[in-house]
Amino acid sequence: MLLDVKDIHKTYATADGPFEVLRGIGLTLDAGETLALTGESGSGKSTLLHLIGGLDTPDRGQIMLDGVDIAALDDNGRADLRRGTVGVVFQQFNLIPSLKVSDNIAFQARLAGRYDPDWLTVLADRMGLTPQMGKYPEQLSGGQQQRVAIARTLAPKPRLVLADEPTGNLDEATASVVMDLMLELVTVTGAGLLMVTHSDALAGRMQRRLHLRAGQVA
Ligand SMILES: Nc1ncnc2c1ncn2[C@@H]1O[C@H](COP(=O)(O)OP(=O)(O)OP(=O)(O)O)[C@@H](O)[C@H]1O
Repeated sequence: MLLDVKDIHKTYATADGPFEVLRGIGLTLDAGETLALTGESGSGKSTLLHLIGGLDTPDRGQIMLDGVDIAALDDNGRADLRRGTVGVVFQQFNLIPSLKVSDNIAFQARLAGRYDPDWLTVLADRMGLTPQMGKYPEQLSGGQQQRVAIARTLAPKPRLVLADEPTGNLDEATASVVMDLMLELVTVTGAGLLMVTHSDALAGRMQRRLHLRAGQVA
């Protein structure tokens, strides 16, 4: 099993006192599997994704990735995880304006020591970005920038791809194309995909669906 999440609890300190966002969440994901994470705004989806991506730590519970408990890793261990094993796609593209598209796509793979020019060529081709490789991010449309961001995430061939509304600000047709590519590339690399979405149509394209309600699996 690629990912095994057990009994995750997370409480935030707020002005009104402690607020328990996640109240005993569990989920599993195999390599090559796709899982949609749905739920109302505020139900804790992004919080859960952050914890699984090692961007924050749970108060209680276990997050096993390839048999390693990431909740027990120190900061360095979590940084290693973020560099190579787990790829995260956010709504904001966070492309580097001074780098060409090709170097943006290669950026994380180089950092992770997993730069593979042949794979980058395949990615660019499948994402329809080959003609854009020599351009800068500001010269691209929103949908093209989104595809660059996804290609960048997939470039190091992460074992697990976490995506938070990756197509949230794209029109339906572009979102569908981007989704096709992402699902195809995840299949090609054998990665697991966990994706937060508000869209029933997109959730329906994933193999399984997990619905959160007020910090618990509904
Ligand atoms: N750092 C924080 N400090 C305090 N409260 C927080 C913090 N981050 C999130 N929250 C609260 O935790 C709850 C869950 O937030 P989260 O972003 O995980 O929800 P979500 O399901 O992803 O929502 P959305 O669909 O709107 O993105 C919300 O009520 C939010 O206000």
